[in-house]
Amino acid sequence: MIGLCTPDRLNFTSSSHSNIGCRAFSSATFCHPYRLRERYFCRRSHGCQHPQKMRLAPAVASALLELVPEVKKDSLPFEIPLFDTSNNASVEFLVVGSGPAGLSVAKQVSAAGMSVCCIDPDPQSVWPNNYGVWVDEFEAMDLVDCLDHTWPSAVVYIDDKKTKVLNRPYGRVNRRALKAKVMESCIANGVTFHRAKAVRISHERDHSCVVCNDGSSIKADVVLDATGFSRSLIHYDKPYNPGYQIAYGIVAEVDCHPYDVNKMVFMDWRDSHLEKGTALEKNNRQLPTFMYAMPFSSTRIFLEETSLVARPGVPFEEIQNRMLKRLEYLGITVKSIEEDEKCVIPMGGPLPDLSQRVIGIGGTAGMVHPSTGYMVAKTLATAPALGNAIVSRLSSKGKQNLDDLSAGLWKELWSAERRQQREFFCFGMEVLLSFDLTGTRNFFDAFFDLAPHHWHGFLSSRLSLPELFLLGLSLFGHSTNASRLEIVSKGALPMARMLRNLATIQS
Ligand SMILES: CC(C)=CCC/C(C)=C/C=C/C(C)=C/C=C/C(C)=C/C=C/C=C(C)/C=C/C=C(C)/C=C/C=C(\C)CCC=C(C)C
Repeated sequence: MIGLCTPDRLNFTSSSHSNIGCRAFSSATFCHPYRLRERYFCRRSHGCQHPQKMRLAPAVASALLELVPEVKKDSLPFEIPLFDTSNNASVEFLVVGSGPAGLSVAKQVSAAGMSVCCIDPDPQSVWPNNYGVWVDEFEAMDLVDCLDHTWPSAVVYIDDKKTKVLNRPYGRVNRRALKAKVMESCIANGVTFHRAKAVRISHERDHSCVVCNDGSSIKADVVLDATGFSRSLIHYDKPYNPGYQIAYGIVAEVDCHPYDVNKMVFMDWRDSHLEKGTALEKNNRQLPTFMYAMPFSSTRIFLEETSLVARPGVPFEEIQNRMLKRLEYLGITVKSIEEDEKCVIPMGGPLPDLSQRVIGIGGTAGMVHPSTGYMVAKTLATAPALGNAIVSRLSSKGKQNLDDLSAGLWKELWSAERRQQREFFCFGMEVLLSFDLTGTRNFFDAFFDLAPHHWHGFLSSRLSLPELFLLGLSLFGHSTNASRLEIVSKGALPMARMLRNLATIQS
C-alpha cells in the first residue's frame, strides 16, 4: 500500500574481490570505533568465518518517482466471487484497490448487509512491502495474530557513543495473514470482485460510474479510491509538493550480523562506515540516512537504508551505496536475498480536494504521517469508523444528495481536529527537512527522551493539538542549547506557516 516496490536488485556477485563482506573483521579494520564490542560478540557467538567474499557490481540508477505499485506473484489461494458486469448492475459501495485500507472498509460496509464490489487487477495478490508497527497499535485492533515476528523493545543509535532503548514492543506485519484475514471476512460478507483497473469516473445525480480498462463499467452510490499513491480517481486541487521518504531494503540470509536479535533497530544514525571526506560521507552529513533493521535471527535479517524525508528525495543509487558501505563495515556478508524493496513514500503536501464525490483512504487521502511516513496502523484503525459512517449515511441516503453524502464522509475522515494535528506533523516534517546529520541526531536524542505518552502518541497520531504543543515545549526543554537554537531558527518559518494554516481550519 505504501510506496513502490520493484525487484531492481542490488548486484551481489560472488568473487574473490571483496567490497561487501568480512573485511571489516580483519585486523586492519578492528581499529574502527564503530560498535567494536558488538563485532567481537558477533565473531565469537556465531563463529563467522566469512568463507565467501562478494563483489558489488555498480548499482544501477533507478527512476525515483515511478510510483506504480509493483504486482508481485505471491497470491492467496482463494476462490473469489466475481462481480457480474454483463447486466449493467450497480452496487451501493464500490472500492477501487484491494490493499489493507480498501478491504477493511469493504469488510465493514458489507458486514451491514450492503452490496459491495472491489475492483483490482489482481485482488488475491499479497501486498509487497515489509511493514513494521508498534505492537500496542495492533493489539488495540485485535490483529496481533497478523504479526509474524515481535521484539520486546527497539533501539535507536544516535551516534557511536549514544544508544536509546525504546521499551515499546515492535512487530513485523505478516502481510499474507493480514490480507487473508480481511479478505476472508469480505468474502463471507458477500463482497464481489472485478479483475480490472479503474481508469475513470463520472458522476450523475443518483450514482457514480467507474469505467475499467476492460471496457466494463460499474455504477455505485459511493466510490472509495484506495489505490495508494497511484491515486487513480482522486484529484488534488493544490500544487503537490511533498517530501519523500526513500528506502531500499533487503530480507537477507547473512552469515552473521552485529545487531541484538531481541531488539528491533528503529534507527541507526551512525556514520563511521563512511570514510571522512568522501562524497558519500559529505552527502550523508547533509542528507542523512539511517539503517532500519529487523533481526529475525542471527543469520536472517531485514535491512533497510532509509532517508526519513528529503525534498527532492535522495537517489536510490546513493542509498544503495551507503547501505553497502554500512554492511561492509558491520562485517555483514550477504549470502542470499529473499526479497528486496524500493520504497518511495510522499509525505506531507496538501490534502485532496475535500469536496469531491469520490472518497479516499490511505495514500489517496493524505493519510501518511507527514513526520514519520507510517500509515498502515493508522489506516486500519480509521477503516471501521469510515465504514460505519458510509453505512449510516447510505441507510439514510434518501434524505441527502450524493455530493452532500460524500462531503459528510470527507469531513469525518478529515475532521478539524485531524487537520490541525496534520498541520503540526507537516510543521515537524519541515523542521526535519532542514536538519543535517548533527541536527537530526540532536533532535532524536531529545525526542526519545520525551515522556512515553508524548513520543508514543506522536508516532501513533494520538495527540490532540494542545497535547502536540505541549510535546513541542517538552522537546524544547529536553534539547541542548545548540539544538534549541537550531529548532527556533529553522522552525520559525514553518511554525508561522503552521499557525496561519491552523487559523483557517474550521470545524
Ligand atoms: C514499508 C515501507 C513502504 C517503507 C519503510 C521505510 C522505513 C524503514 C521507514 C522508517 C521510518 C521511521 C523509523 C521513522 C521514524 C520517524 C520518527 C521517529 C519521527 C519523529 C518525528 C518528530 C517530530 C517531527 C517532532 C516535531 C516537533 C517539533 C518540530 C517541535 C518544535 C518545538 C518548538 C519550535 C518549540 C516551541 C514549541 C511549540 C510548538 C509550542
